[in-house]
Formats: sequence, structure tokens, C-alpha cells
Amino acid sequence: MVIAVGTTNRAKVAAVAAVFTKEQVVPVEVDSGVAAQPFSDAETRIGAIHRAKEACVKIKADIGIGLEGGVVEMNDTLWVCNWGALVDSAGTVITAGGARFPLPPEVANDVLRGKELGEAMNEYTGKEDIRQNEGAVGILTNGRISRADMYAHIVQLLVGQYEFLQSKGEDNNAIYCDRSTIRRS
Ligand SMILES: O=P(O)(O)OP(=O)(O)OP(=O)(O)OC[C@H]1O[C@@H](n2cnc3c(O)ncnc32)[C@H](O)[C@@H]1O
Ligand SMILES: [Mg+2]
Repeated sequence: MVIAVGTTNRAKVAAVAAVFTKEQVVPVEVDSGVAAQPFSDAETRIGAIHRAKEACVKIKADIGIGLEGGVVEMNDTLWVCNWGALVDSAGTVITAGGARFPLPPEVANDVLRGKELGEAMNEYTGKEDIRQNEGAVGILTNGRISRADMYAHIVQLLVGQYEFLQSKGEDNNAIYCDRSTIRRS
């Protein structure tokens, strides 16, 4: 089984390799199809789906994984959000959201003024290449949760949902989102 990951970011690739231990995990450079710094859950999720699809198609893999980080404004605070997508060569698309945590005001203001979060975090800490290593989450949780840990959790959510659908023998495209499955009345 070949698993294509739509990024060359070390933290993201490590997260996928931690879950797909027996498969061949191949980093594939792709475009996210959204802004370098997504500003909503919806945009971040679309970036993850785009990365997963592009990576899967590009190397004709069995499964494509896309992981995307973004920010969301809520209650006068900027929160980091994280989304993942799993696609297979049959067209299945599965998504899941992961951890969210608040940014310190000085970092949030830099991001709101147009700086990418990775760059803002480097300046905030005086460190380099945080995005490929512990991530903002690692810094802001005192090293308890790394960016790889955080994305590995999302990959588990994706694989678990994929297995669940397969065990039910359902049409794998019958996912509970991107369709009008909610009835309010
Ligand atoms: O090579 P890619 O896969 O693009 O990796 P990336 O680090 O740029 O990751 P994203 O595009 O998914 O993240 C969107 C933006 O948010 C930043 N970012 C997200 N999470 C981060 C984290 O935990 N630590 C540092 N920067 C983060 C990242 O640098 C980008 O500016
Ligand atoms: Mg990026």
C-alpha cells in the first residue's frame, strides 16, 4: 500500500508515518489550493482535501492524506485550527478536525496583519523553523504536544472513520458531510 502525503513538512509526514507503520509513506509536494494562511475552518478543511486529492493522483497512490493548519477568529481571540483529509483511489473523501488552541495577542496581531503563523511564531520565540518541528502547539503547550502528535491524532480520526465505513460495507462516498444530510425540522 502506498500512502501519499500532500506535503514535505517534516512534522506532518512524521504524523502520517506514525499511524501508517506498515505502508509506504511518500511525501508529495502539492498546492493546497487555498491561501498560505487559511482564515476559517472551512478554508482550512478545503486545503486538506485539496492536498490529499492532489497527492493521491500525482503518484497514483492507494490513499492520499492532506493536513492543513489555519486560524479561526472567535470571541476576540485567534485560534489555531487543524484539519485532515483522507482520500482513496476509488474517490472516497473523509475529513476530521483536530486540536484548537489560542494564540498569544502579539502573535495573533502579526497574523491578522498578514504574517504567516510559522513566521510569527519564529519571531515570537527567537527560534527557527518551528513549523517543521514542535510547531506552535509544542511551544504553547510547553512541549507536551508536538505538531506531529497533534496531526497523528487527526490521522487516527481519518483512518478510524475509513475503517468504520468499510466495516459497514457502505458506499464509501456516503460521508456525513458536503451533502444535505441535516434536517432542521
Ligand atoms: O509545507 P506545508 O505543508 O504547507 O506546511 P506548513 O507548515 O506551511 O503548514 P500549513 O500550510 O498547513 O499551515 C498554514 C499556516 O499556518 C502555519 N502553522 C500552522 N500550524 C503551525 C504550527 O503548529 N506551528 C507553526 N506554524 C504553523 C504555517 O506556517 C502556515 O503559515
Ligand atoms: Mg503551508
